[in-house]
Amino acid sequence: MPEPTDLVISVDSAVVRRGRSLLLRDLSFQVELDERWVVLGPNGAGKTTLLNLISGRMHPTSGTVELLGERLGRVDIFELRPRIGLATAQLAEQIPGDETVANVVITAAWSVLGRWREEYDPVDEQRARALLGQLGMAELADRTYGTLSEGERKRTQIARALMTDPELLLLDEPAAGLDLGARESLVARLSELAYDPDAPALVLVTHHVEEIPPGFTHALLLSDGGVVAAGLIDETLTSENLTKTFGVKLELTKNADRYTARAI
Ligand SMILES: Nc1ncnc2c1ncn2[C@@H]1O[C@H](COP(=O)(O)OP(=O)(O)OP(=O)(O)O)[C@@H](O)[C@H]1O
Repeated sequence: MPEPTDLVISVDSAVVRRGRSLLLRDLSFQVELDERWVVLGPNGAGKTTLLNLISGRMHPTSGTVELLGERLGRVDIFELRPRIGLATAQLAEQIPGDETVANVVITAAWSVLGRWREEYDPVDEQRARALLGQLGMAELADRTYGTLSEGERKRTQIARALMTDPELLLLDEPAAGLDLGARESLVARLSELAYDPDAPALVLVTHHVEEIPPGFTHALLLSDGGVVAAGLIDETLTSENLTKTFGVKLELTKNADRYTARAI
């Protein structure tokens, strides 16, 4: 068993029920500080529900969720949220198009969108620009968000999610909707993050094994609200487990730390 201090996420026997639907059934999932997890599963498997739980945006119907050592239900969620970086399409929709890229990142420090009347420290400005630089966005920091390409927007969202120096970073389908070049560029940036020992624990939800950045250490395969397999990526991400997860006979190939899958 890991030391309790190493556990960033500890979900124990979580059930999420909405009316007659069971969104998650008896799900247990633990993430340690230095781990990088990919979550895969078909549409409706419960991936978004799990992200809602582990970002503190939803409570389980039964079971427990501990985030960064704090038990959901016993902690002030507004104190916990800045410690968890989150990038989802739903949050991205709320970003004002006329806001500058630098401000989109800086405003994360206040967990607000739009700059309004807050005063920012020059240190915040420097940090936002440094994060944008790490994501290859330095030149675009003064452009308005609305003028960015989809790939550039995704990188801005990730810089924003990193602004509060979170201990945990959750990414929901960061490569969705990107063209091949933009996807590859994003995967490369996420791979750098995965290998960075100072980066937060990472949980990345995706539909495609091709989008798994090298450096990811663990995989969680979900189907119908339950865990099909979970653990070290090399042991978990197999043709057999993918076949069980997606209900289609699949063959997984790994080449130069990247994955592809096809039906057979
Ligand atoms: N409020 C709700 N009431 C009833 N059912 C719900 C509710 N919210 C979600 N569901 C159902 O729960 C299941 C899991 O949804 P969830 O969004 O977590 O899946 P997902 O794995 O993220 O899917 P996708 O890959 O399509 O985004 C789906 O079948 C969904 O229709």
